[in-house]
Amino acid sequence: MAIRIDGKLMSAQVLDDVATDAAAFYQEFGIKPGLAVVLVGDDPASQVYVRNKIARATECGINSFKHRLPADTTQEYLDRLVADLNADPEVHGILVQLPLPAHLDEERILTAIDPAKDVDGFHPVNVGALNIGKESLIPCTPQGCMIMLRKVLGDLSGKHAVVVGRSNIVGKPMAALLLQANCTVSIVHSRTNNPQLLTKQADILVAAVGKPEMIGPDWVKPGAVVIDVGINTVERAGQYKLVGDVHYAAVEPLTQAITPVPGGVGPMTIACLMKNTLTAARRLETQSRSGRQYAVMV
Ligand SMILES: Nc1nc2c(c(=O)[nH]1)N[C@@H](CN(C=O)c1ccc(C(=O)N[C@@H](CCC(=O)O)C(=O)O)cc1)CN2
Repeated sequence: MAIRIDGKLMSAQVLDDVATDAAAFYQEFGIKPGLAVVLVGDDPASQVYVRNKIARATECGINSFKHRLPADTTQEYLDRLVADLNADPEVHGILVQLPLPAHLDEERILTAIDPAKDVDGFHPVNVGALNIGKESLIPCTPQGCMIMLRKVLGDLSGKHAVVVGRSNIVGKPMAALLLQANCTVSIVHSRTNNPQLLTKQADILVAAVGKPEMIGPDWVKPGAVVIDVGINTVERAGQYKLVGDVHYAAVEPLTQAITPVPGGVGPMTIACLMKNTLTAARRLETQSRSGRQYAVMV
């Protein structure tokens, strides 16, 4: 019988550790870690995610600063807000909830965030650092997937990992992290010929395509560990429900372990955001303290 990888349970463990770290951080530096959350527009799913992020931050002892902006916010206003947050010493992490309304330039905003405060890990400096194995802030969803994989499999060395999807937010950083963990990595995407030929060889299969239940049993090697990143809303018999990119009922019996949707990768994304906020806060405060000591010396 397959192991159901419980994202709620695992995220609770990550959040417990973050709460302990946040208390130690407060003892050491005399301030709480601070997370600024920027939400532009009225997307209902984004509102839920932001509400959950702020609730988890509060539970962990992280200060949150919410900036809720109307859908017609101008690029100039958003640029100025990000510049102000970059300069604010109480803010250690900044996240701009995606997707942004179509008139706003997503790349420009993500690049405007100070890389040291980029708790989503989307800034090109952090993307580059991840790809060359240097210290960086690691995107939350792939980071959560790696925690889950290590819990189930331990050492990932030598495993054949196949990532379905090549987005900047999930597919590409996921592949980079699996490579760093010494997996043999393939990326399958919309232009891949006969994708099942590759996915059927995968010891680890990560589905991140955003297509409801696209991955059926004919895509999966028996005994594989399957991580489903997709969160898709579908209408069934007049009711809305969430499903992943994997057809859970059909694929689960084949697998060694599999994440459900909901209750799999999603909660880990938010837990890793809190973890990144602590990491950013510690780096920034340590740096500022050593800067102050240097100023006293000279
Ligand atoms: N700036 C960012 N924007 C977006 C990110 C991101 O990492 N940074 N990822 C997604 C949305 N997202 C976080 O922001 C996110 C999505 C889903 C969940 C989650 O816990 N889902 C639950 C189900 C929730 C529900 O009932 O609707 C689950 O899977 O169990 C957390 C975070 C896009 N934007």
